[in-house]
Amino acid sequence: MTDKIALRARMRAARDGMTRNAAIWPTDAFLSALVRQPVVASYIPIGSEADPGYFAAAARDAGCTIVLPHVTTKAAPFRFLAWDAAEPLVAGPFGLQQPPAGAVEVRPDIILTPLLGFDRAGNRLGQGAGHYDRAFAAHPDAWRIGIAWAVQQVATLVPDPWDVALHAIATESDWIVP
Ligand SMILES: Nc1nc2c(c(=O)[nH]1)N(C=O)[C@@H](CNc1ccc(C(=O)N[C@@H](CCC(=O)O)C(=O)O)cc1)CN2
Ligand SMILES: Nc1ncnc2c1ncn2[C@@H]1O[C@H](COP(=O)(O)OP(=O)(O)OP(=O)(O)O)[C@@H](O)[C@H]1O
Repeated sequence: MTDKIALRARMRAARDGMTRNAAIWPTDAFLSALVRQPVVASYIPIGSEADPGYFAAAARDAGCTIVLPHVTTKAAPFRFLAWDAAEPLVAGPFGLQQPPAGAVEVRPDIILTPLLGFDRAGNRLGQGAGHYDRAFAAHPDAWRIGIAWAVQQVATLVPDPWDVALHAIATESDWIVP
């Protein structure tokens, strides 16, 4: 646990040091999946988080429904609510931008996931609230794609019993399929 806390601090510092202008582009594997019109869960980055915006834009162009996490508190699981481009997002906790609480809840087929850290086996370090762990447990059949800067890669993360591994990780320089 202490290890995870220390690693989170180290990974936040690594991420905050990302001053280089870099973009993360959707891969052919992702673009090919869009022809089936999946519901795609994205997120609005906070601070120096890697931006999944080009993935979300490609999904929207392909006619997919985009959903975003709607968080109420650190303790409660979040809901994926439809992101209606015509409706403004509203401010949530932790500086998040999210759909209004009354937006429609939709099950995602693909979950673009923000990461603090990852390894090449698909293990993931998140904010520590268990928010995505619980989302993955609730949507076990979804395609779990982590989005991160390459500097957030670590050699090995030891998974906890509740951790669900990622299917793929996209960085500015790599598409990792464990
Ligand atoms: N952009 C984004 N959206 C997201 C997440 C995320 O990590 N990033 N989440 C992921 O679960 C969920 C929100 N849950 C969160 C839980 C805890 C903290 C948190 O403790 N933030 C710290 C530090 C933020 C940082 O610099 O990384 C804080 O507020 O002090 C943030 C989000 C759903 N939406
Ligand atoms: N499926 C679940 N149901 C309920 N609680 C869970 C579940 N998965 C994880 N948790 C709880 O969430 C807490 C945080 O877990 P962990 O430290 O692994 O967070 P993380 O994976 O780094 O972050 P996150 O999932 O928020 O991105 C743990 O206390 C754990 O008990």
